[in-house]
Amino acid sequence: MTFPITPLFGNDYQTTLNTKPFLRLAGDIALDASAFKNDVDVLTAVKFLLDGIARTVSLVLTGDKQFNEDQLINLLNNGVSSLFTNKTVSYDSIPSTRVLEIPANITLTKQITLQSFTKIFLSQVKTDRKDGLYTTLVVDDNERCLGLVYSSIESITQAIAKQVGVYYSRSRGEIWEKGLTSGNTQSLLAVDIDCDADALKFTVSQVGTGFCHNGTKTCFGDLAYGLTGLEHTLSDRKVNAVEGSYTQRLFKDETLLNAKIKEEAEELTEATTKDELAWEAADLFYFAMVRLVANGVSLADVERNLGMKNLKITRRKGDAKEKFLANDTKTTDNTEEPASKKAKLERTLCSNDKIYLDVVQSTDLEGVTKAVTRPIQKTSQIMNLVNPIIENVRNIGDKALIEYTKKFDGVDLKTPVLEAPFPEEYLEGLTEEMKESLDLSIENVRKFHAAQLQKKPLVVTTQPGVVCSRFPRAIEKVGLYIPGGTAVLPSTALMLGVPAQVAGCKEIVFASPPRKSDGRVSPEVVYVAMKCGASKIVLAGGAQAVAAMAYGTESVPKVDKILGPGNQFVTAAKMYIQNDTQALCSIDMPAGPSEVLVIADEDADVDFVASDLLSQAEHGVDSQVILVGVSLSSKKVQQIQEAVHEQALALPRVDIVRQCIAHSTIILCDNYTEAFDMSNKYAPEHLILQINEADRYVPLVDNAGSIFVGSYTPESCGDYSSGTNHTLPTYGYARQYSGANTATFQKFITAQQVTSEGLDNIGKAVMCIAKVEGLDGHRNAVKIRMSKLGLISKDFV
Ligand SMILES: NC(=O)c1ccc[n+]([C@@H]2O[C@H](COP(=O)([O-])OP(=O)(O)OC[C@H]3O[C@@H](n4cnc5c(N)ncnc54)[C@H](O)[C@@H]3O)[C@@H](O)[C@H]2O)c1
Ligand SMILES: N[C@H](CO)Cc1c[nH]c[nH+]1
Ligand SMILES: [Zn+2]
Repeated sequence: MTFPITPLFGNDYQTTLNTKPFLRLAGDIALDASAFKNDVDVLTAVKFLLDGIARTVSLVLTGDKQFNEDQLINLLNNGVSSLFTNKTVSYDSIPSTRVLEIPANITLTKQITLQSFTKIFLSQVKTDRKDGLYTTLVVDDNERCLGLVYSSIESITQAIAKQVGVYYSRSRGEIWEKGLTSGNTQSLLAVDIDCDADALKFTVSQVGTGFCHNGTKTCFGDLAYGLTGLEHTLSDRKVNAVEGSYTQRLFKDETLLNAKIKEEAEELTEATTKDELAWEAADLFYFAMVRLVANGVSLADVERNLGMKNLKITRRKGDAKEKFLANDTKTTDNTEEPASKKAKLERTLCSNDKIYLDVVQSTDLEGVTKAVTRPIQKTSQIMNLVNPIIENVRNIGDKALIEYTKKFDGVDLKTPVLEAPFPEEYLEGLTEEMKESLDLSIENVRKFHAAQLQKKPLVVTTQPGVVCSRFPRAIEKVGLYIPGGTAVLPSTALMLGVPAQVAGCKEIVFASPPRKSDGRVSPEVVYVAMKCGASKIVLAGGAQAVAAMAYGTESVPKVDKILGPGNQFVTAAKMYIQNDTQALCSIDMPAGPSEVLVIADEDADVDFVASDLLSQAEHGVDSQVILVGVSLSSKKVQQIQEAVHEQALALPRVDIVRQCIAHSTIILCDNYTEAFDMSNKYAPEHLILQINEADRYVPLVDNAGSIFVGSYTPESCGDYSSGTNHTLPTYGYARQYSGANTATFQKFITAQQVTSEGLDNIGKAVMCIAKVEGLDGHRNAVKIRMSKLGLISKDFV
């Protein structure tokens, strides 16, 4: 606050404001204590002025009437920023920083006029610009930067006089009143001078579409970000909310809104990791903001209130109310599972709006490029999270594994490994029907993967006397990751365990995050582990499970290859360890969030198409589903959209689906060739063909993890029971990777046998190439033999 330009108000402050409204511009106002009857009247004035008129109110204690220290403390606790005195005073309990002495050269006066105020104000500023203008930053009432302009003495004088945004246009060389032609006017709330008095800040309330001449809210684009962005969106939704949308429901249903605020507050108290805390706080802010907007309270009001609280010099003890303390004891009780936090993590912030896919024409290249871009993973950020986890597991083994399982999965384990033979009690709850279903799936997967085994070595005679062969050997020890975050996936256990067994791996280790309720993995996963001959189940998930299997710990054996899909932490850890030569461990492929591309024509059944899109959309918020339509009528597209919406609403994981569909698209093509070109470029994990004579089109597929041919082949069959493997490359890696298969669990060794005849056939070629490479040792190994055999002379060069 700059004291000399602080207008002094008496108890006639309301009249003064009405007759001299310019005083609001000061932002800082001083009250003359001697003009008030008592401290209660001062308090009334402070509250009035702080309600949108002044940013700070100070109290001048120069007259006869003084207040005692307790009264002053009360005033300082309730919005008075400073006490001004004309002599040095000190108080026992008031910090000296809040008591300021009025400089001797300052004469306080109530007779301030617009002209004198502006004059005093302008006498403060200076400029070193050649054109004599003042650089002026324009901000809104949340202090969000709207843009940069220039002011002249005259424009500032006019702005203060009219209380609107008036600036100086350098391009037109004239004074410019913001919004006179566009209608995007500004009311001026405050003018500040910066620390070295050569730049101004205009705080304004912006009317209309925004500040920038390009139609955006600011000269740096729209205010779509953060709390201010949210406030703008919600204020807009309050007026224009889509009928039946979630936001509209919240505005209308106060009971629902209040319940959500309490729910989010509780979840924030349960969050532990940085990501969870940010997520839950964002949820809470969202619902709190809906309540504010619904009641006409702005962020600026909240910030003013925060400012007031910051001025308090005596604080309340801050104890919590009894009922909340009692609640807290209940929710931290480990026996009670907090509201499914993982599922919550994936819940959309705001809507119950229509679930529908964007539609683009294949000719809209920009639209198509956007449509086929997978939701981005911030690799560097994830690596930053994952690296210390890997290092800790590597350095302190089981102890770190146990700690991370407690931290991320909420389970306190004594030992991180369950050893075979697995106790029967771990199968508790497994129904006969489930066993039969798993048995059927295991048998089909076994049949298909056993058929892939190479029965005899591959033997080829490349030249007479030169026999080359190749034969497989199982990778000795494999670590199979079974995801268990948002869904328990026994199907993944069998998709990995069965081929490992078929290939003949000597040690099969499973890893899966334990469930919170009893610290075990599901009986279905234990059953599959038994059927596949797994030796151990590591009760851990995420990067820590991958690190334990890659480097080994006291109880987890080090494996040679880690396979299996997982979330971004699992995938990042797999990428890390495969690049660490000290781990000496390979991985199968980057198998990330599930995705599907469906090609459908006008004859496709809309319900089938919608169900296939949704079956992958429900996997995770980072999944992606694409429909490529071949000559689809707009009626058909509409029917598909309706079916997606209807079916999605009936799914328990609708919140996940909603977020996945938000980055999923329908691409409309004119013919089949174009559709298959599109699909080959995308290289989907799953490709579903719901077109006439679908099997005839399979030869057109160059890139895909797995293909589902014809309208009665839902992808779910391949996910569980038909026999093909569901661990497949995502993110477009189908261009260069195959899905898991028997060979994924093997490596291939080649052998050769060369006779004297063979040496005669290829020896000279070997020597010739070795010579050009400058590798005489290589050349010599052939030369010695050939000359002993008399195939070349001793002095052969
Ligand atoms: N491509 C395929 O073949 C295929 C097959 C099946 C599943 N999937 C995909 O696998 C994924 C499974 O993911 P999921 O999350 O359900 O299970 P998950 O088992 O992969 O991950 C859960 C683990 O992540 C770790 N974790 C969670 N939050 C963390 C944090 N903030 N910091 C560090 N670690 C953290 C925890 O250790 C937890 O145990 C899905 O994206 C699904 O689509 C892909
Ligand atoms: N579709 C997943 C592979 O992307 C596998 C899966 C497991 N359970 C259900 N689906
Ligand atoms: Zn699936």
